[in-house]
Amino acid sequence: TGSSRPQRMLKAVQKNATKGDPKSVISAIDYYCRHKEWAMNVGDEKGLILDSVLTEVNPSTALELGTYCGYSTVRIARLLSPGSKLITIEFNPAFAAVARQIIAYAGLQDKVTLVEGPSGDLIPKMKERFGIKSFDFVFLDHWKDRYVPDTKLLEDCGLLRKGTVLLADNVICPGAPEYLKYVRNSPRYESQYYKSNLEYTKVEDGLEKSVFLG
Ligand SMILES: O=C(NCCO)c1cc(-c2ccc(F)cc2)cc(O)c1O
Ligand SMILES: [Mg+2]
Repeated sequence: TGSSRPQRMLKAVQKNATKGDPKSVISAIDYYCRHKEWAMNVGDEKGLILDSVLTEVNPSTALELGTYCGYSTVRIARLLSPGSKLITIEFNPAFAAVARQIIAYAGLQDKVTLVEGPSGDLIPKMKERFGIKSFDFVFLDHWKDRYVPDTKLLEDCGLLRKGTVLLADNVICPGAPEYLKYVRNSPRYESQYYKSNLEYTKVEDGLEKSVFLG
């Protein structure tokens, strides 16, 4: 049978990017997805917002929910200070297999731990498996109906601390209405909406930044 969209994206990276150069990997994916074949990466427009929030937080430990092909994983890991770590969780093995190769092509494998499996099962194991005390930054970009249960799980597992920043993709498209209600109505979060567009399109989408108040 033929190749998959993630496999074609990986080929585009291997053909057009420079090994060990994260910026060229990001550009190669954005070019491919804008001009050849759309894919659900956070993209270049929302990616600039992700970069700015990340630079502001400068996390020592970061968590990504929803790796897909590793585009945002590379965007985040390239900006981490030496010694800082990113853990990224992906449920889909085919996505994870491509992501590992794209992260390695960017030369960022030493900063990233990709864990395959359901986030709901893996989050409670973070402390014991990876010696995580708490996360400084969490990027939510997985199944939109998992944003609320997994946020509650992170709270209950003591993985958030006063000041932890949550940044959620797709709060408008495909949408995460329950999540917006949850963080905007909770006294335990201070939230802010960053209006943007769905990756590689003119459709509205945005990122919601929520600071955990403890
Ligand atoms: O489902 C998503 N992510 C989790 C998958 O592992 C996702 C979907 C879309 C999207 C898809 C189809 C459409 F028509 C519009 C948006 C966009 C995204 O940024 C996403 O993260
Ligand atoms: Mg997304």
